Amino acid sequence: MSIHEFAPLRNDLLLRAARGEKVERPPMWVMRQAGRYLPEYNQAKGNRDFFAVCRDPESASTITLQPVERYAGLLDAAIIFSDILVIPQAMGMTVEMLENKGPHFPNPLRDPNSPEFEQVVTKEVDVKKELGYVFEAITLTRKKLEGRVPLIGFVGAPWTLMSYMIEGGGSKIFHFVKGWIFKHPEESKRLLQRVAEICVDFLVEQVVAGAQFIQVFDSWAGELSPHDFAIFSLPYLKYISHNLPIRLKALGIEPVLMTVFAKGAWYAFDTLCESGYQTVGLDWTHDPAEACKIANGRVTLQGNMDPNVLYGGRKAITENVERMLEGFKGAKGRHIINLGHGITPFVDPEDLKHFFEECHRVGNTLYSSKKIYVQGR
Ligand SMILES: Cc1c2[nH]c(c1CCC(=O)O)Cc1[nH]c(c(CCC(=O)O)c1C)Cc1[nH]c(c(CCC(=O)O)c1C)Cc1[nH]c(c(C)c1CCC(=O)O)C2
Repeated sequence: MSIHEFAPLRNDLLLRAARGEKVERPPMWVMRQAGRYLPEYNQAKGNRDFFAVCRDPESASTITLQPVERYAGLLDAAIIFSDILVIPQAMGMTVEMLENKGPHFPNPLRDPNSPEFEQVVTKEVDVKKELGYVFEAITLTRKKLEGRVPLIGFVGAPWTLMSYMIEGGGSKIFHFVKGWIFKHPEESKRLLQRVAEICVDFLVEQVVAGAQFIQVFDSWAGELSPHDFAIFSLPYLKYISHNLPIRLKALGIEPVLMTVFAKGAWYAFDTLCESGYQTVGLDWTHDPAEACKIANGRVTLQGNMDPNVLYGGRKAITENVERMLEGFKGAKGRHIINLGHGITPFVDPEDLKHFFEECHRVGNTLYSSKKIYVQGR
């Protein structure tokens, strides 16, 4: 519920599956579904800077809707077109998106005793002022969606954002951020806590603006050992899941359904089932049947086909869809179909369509047969 008047939701499969209610077939969406594999995305973006497009609510809403329109009747959710790195920007850091190279911070945080660090960690961040364009894009997208499917909002998890802020971009060895957590654990925690607070502020306003479901992306969780994940990631994921509903309640808004996607942190899966999120996202290194056993009905599972199967042709896609959905039977209807990570730029949009169609075909068959016991209310 938000303060805006929007058309009633006509497809609530995603929300029902996340709540563990009865569904006719598993809902689906894919991470990065609005992106470079779509020719219409490249056209809408043109040669503009990536973040300039994010800051333009009209363009961001158009791009968000592109996959919903192309795959009408197949996709069960939209995810707002934006980026996890808008939080470091709101904290005063410069972030550029280099063509075909990814994000780049010209002045990453390297020294916890520097005035630059102090400035970032103590800056008062008014999310309405700094990130108002995201909220405008969400409200505009909800209007344009006219209730076709729910709209997902998101943030980057504190650990993943801290990694970017310190590394200054993508990394293979995580030299600097690992240096921080082992040399400067207290300063690291101070930064993580500050980022977590801003994540909550940001998510509150996304829900007020009209986001109906939230995902927290901890894309670099798998870089941590189980021991370090428990110290430098989990407490901040829990801070978000604990505080967001409290803050929404204070505003008279119902709690929002939340997913945590901690890529690579399969070792923490059991713990994540108890971390206050209704849905846990799985990457493709999880065996679905095994994950169902561990989750044991505590949460809804989201995932998890290897996105690169989409490069393997139609036959491989069909086989993998069948195997994935067969594997998730043990979720008893508490499953949202997704890829195990974001879709990549060279995927043929028609192959993704085949993936969706096969998910419908297999999902409908499995859920209508007696093979799946769907939890109902
Ligand atoms: C780590 C991360 C980022 N951004 C995001 C994550 C978490 C998900 C994940 O682990 O993949 C999240 C994200 N980024 C984007 C979205 C939009 C919504 C959607 O999923 O469709 C979402 C949810 C758009 C984007 N974010 C980016 C693009 C491509 C940039 C372009 O168009 O030039 C898009 C469509 C750029 C981006 N943004 C980021 C990277 C590493 C890159 C470069 C890698 C790449 O090029 O794919 C940071």
